[in-house]
Parts: sequence; C-alpha cells; structure tokens
Amino acid sequence: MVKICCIGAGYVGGPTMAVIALKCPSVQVAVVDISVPRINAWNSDQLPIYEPGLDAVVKQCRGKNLFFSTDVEKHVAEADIVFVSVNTPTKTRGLGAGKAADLTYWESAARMIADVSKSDKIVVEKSTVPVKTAEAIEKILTHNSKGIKYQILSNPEFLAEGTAIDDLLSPDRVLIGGRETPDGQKAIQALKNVYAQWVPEDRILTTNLWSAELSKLAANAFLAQRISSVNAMSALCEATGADVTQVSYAVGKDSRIGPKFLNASVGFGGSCFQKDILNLVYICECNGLPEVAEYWKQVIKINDYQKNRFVNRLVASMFNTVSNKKIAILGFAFKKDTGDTRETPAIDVCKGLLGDKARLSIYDPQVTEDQIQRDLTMKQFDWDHPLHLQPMSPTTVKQVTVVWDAYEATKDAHGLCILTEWDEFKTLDYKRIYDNMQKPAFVFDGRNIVNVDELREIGFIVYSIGKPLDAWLKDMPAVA
Ligand SMILES: NC(=O)c1ccc[n+]([C@@H]2O[C@H](COP(=O)([O-])OP(=O)(O)OC[C@H]3O[C@@H](n4cnc5c(N)ncnc54)[C@H](O)[C@@H]3O)[C@@H](O)[C@H]2O)c1
Ligand SMILES: O=c1ccn([C@@H]2O[C@H](COP(=O)(O)OP(=O)(O)O[C@H]3O[C@H](CO)[C@@H](O)[C@H](O)[C@H]3O)[C@@H](O)[C@H]2O)c(=O)[nH]1
Repeated sequence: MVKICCIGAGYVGGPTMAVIALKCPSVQVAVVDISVPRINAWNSDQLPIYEPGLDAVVKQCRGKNLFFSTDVEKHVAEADIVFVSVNTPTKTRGLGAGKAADLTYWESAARMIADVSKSDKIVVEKSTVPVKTAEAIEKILTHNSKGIKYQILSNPEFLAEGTAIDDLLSPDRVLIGGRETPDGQKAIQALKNVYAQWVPEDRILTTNLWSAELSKLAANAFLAQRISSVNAMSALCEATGADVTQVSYAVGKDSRIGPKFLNASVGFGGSCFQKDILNLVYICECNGLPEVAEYWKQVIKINDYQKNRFVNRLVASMFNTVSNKKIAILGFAFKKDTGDTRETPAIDVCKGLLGDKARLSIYDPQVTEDQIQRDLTMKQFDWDHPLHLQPMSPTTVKQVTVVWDAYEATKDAHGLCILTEWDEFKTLDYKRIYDNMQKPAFVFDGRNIVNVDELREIGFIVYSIGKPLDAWLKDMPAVA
C-alpha cells in the first residue's frame, strides 16, 4: 500500500489530501501539522476551515485511509511520498523584506524529513514557492541524507477557496515537474499514478522542475492581472458613464479573452495573489529584470488604488466625513463561500474608514468576531504564519462591533458597504433596511451584486463599482 504524508493541514493540505484519500482507497493518507488545535479540529465535527463539500469527503474517508495527526515524524518516516504544504509567507524582515517568500517553514520541514527518514522518498512541493526552491530543498536533503535517496517534485496547487472540492475533483490540469533523469521520471510517474485514479491523462502535465514552479506564480499573476485590468477600467467607466459589467461582457465575448474572472470589485484579496506577485517581482529583480518586475508590480498598485478609491468615494459622498457615523459592513471574507480573511480587501476598507473615525458594524456569515478583531489589529503579513506563532492581538478596536445578522448591522446606520459577494446579500429586504437606516441612506456595493435601479427606487443613494454614477456622486472626484 502506497503511503502518503502531507506536512501542513491547512486550506491546501486538508482538502487536497481528503480528495486523494477519496479517489485512491488503496492509498493511506496522513495529514500532519504542528498546530494541535488545527489537528483536533480536523478530527472533530467542526472542521477548521469552511469549504462547501469538504465535510462529506472528510467524513467518508477519515479513520479509513485518511488520518490527521500531530505525530509529524512518525508519519513522515513511514511515507513513500511526502507532500509539503506549509506556509510560505512574505518576508517581513531582512533581505527581500516585503517581497521575497519566507521559506523558514519549508526549510524546517525539509530538515525534519532528512532527520527522520529511514527509506527513500519522493518529496513534493505543494506550497507555492520561488523558482529554484527545489534546488535548495534538494541540497538540504542530500547533505543530510545518511544514504537515503530523495526525488523532489513540484506539484503546485491551483484550487481556489470556496470551490476547492470541485476544483480538486475535476481540475483544469495537474502539473508535475521533476528532474529529467531516469529517477526523476520514475518519481513523476509514481505521482502521476496517484492523480490518474480520477484525473484524465491529458490533464496531467509533466514539465521540468523550474517550469512547474514558475507556472504557479505565472498563473496567479495572470489571474490577478485580469482583475486589476477590469478594476482599472471600472474607474474609467465611472468617469465616462460606461458600465463595467457591460464592458466586461463585451470584452469577454472575444473567445481569445474569455468571460471568466472579469468581475470588477473593491479589489482582490486572499492569501495568494499579492504574496505570489510580490514573490515574482522579487525574483525578477534578483535576476536583473527591473522592467519585468515593474510590470507586475502595477497589478498590486492598481489593487491598492481600487481599495483606496472605494474608501474615498464613500467618505466623499457622505459630506467628506464619516466621523462617528455608523457604517454597516456586509461581508468580511475575501470572497464568498469561505471564512478565510487573509488579505481580504475588507481589512483595508475598514482600516480606511476607522482612520476617518467611523463606527463599524460588521456582519459576515462565516467570520468570527475574534478573527475580525485580530485582522484589524495585526501587522501586514503576520496573518500568514502558523496560528500558534501569530502574535496575539493586544487590543480590540472599540469602534467595531460584530453582529450575526445583516439587519442588525444596518440598523440606524448611515451607510452600508458590501465587501463580499455572499448570495444572501442579493436577496435581503432592502426596503426594510432602508426604513431602519439614517437618511440620506447610502449603499456602497464593492461587488456589484445589488440591483442599483431597485435600490434607487427605494430611496438609497447607490454607488456600485464601475457603474454609471448616482446624480449625488456625479460631481465628486473618484479619488478625493
Ligand atoms: N489557500 C489556497 O487557496 C492556496 C492554493 C494554492 C496554493 N497555496 C499555497 O499552499 C501553501 C499552504 O497554504 P495554506 O493556505 O494551506 O496555508 P495554511 O496556513 O492554511 O496551512 C499551512 C499549515 O502548515 C502548518 N505548518 C507550518 N510549518 C509546519 C511544519 N514545519 N510542520 C508541520 N506543519 C507545519 C501550519 O501550522 C498550517 O496549519 C502556501 O504556500 C500557499 O501559497 C494556497
Ligand atoms: O472576477 C473576479 C474574480 C475574483 N476576484 C477576487 O479575487 C480574489 C481571489 O479569488 P479566487 O482566485 O477565486 O480565490 P483564491 O482562493 O485566492 O484562488 C487563487 O489563488 C489560489 C492560491 O494560489 C490559486 O490556487 C487559485 O487558482 C487562484 O484562483 C478574491 O478576493 C475575489 O473576490 C475579483 O475581484 N474578480
């Protein structure tokens, strides 16, 4: 029986291994982590992450061929294939701070593998890493190998949160990079055999190591670039009277461009896009390619611009001040169908409003008060370290209350902001909300989910990203 161990029971390690266990009943899968609460949660009825469909898969396999454990060394020692899916945050100190990937957790995992291994192993990079990381890992493993042979593969993960299970069950592609030696090819084949249990052969791509590592960074950069492109257009739409939804539809009808990933928004968030582009920028700079670095940096600059623009629109339309005004925040997660708040645009928007002394009442169906308070007090990039190594938030933000209902959040509010596209926000009783708000009542839709005409009919002053402006907003500059 093939034994797989995955180091890191997070958003990637947990769902990915659960699907491998589901699709490969003859493979034994152990997911290990240094975080005790995380492993306890994986072994309970309340899984540590919210992901549609995940519960059912875990319930079907857990205790049969899927195990969650803190006994990292035992499971690594027993495994034939070791996936490493640990955090690769942006460095906050020293060389490359603010851009380069921090490989501390990866390196410590590699050293531990070298320490405890007694048999040959295939070590798989599942985390997103800089190009050439496999070379560094190879060096750590071979210099400490005690005669054991290691093959390093790069098998980046392309799942998106909120649709992780569907993405894993029918991926657009699985990418496996390895050495072009006979042993390297054998290792690629071994991993291919696992995926081939459910992924059609023509969707399993094999490349050299560096192409696989770089393809992951490139894919995220391309995706994020689409969003920054449509968001840049949204500013121009507001200035000209064009409607960004109509523009993206027309543009996306070109089969060379395609319709997906063209929704204008308050900005992209999530643990990957910004981190991976910063990493790409750093690699370009280190390779003497400043123009290429500058090109990709713009994707992040437009994203920051979009978040600032949203806050400025809001404050400018409310008579240039939100001091002591109650603003309801609907949605805090970085996208719908997840409780994940890593790099969510809601953090920047809330901080911007708090900077202007607003009082915030926040509702998100999947994010706890504790998480929101931590996010609003944590330093940038601190969120991407294992939970138990994150600094405790020393204070809570007093101007913030967190409630469990959209109607409660909006009661007596001067304005409401939609920052996550949760389906339930589309079907709220906006007449009831309007009746219970201060007047004039404002809606700022950062996800373009409300029916603008209907809300204006009710009496709201509505701002929706990239849509023709409300008469109220027309003479106000986009960035005050
Ligand atoms: N979240 C996503 O959607 C996504 C998708 C594709 C790729 N990725 C990449 O996958 C990697 C993991 O991301 P994630 O979202 O799952 O992160 P995560 O923070 O949810 O999970 C990482 C886990 O690794 C554990 N860990 C860290 N060091 C360890 C060690 N030495 N031994 C054992 N456990 C250790 C942490 O405790 C944590 O539980 C990152 O490189 C990320 O860029 C993430
Ligand atoms: O048209 C769009 C699409 C997305 N977003 C935003 O972009 C962010 C990222 O969304 P998405 O890519 O769907 O979620 P992630 O879970 O961050 O997934 C991305 O990052 C993962 C981690 O590397 C990759 O594996 C995935 O392929 C890649 O889509 C979110 O804030 C979305 O709201 C938009 O604003 N407009």
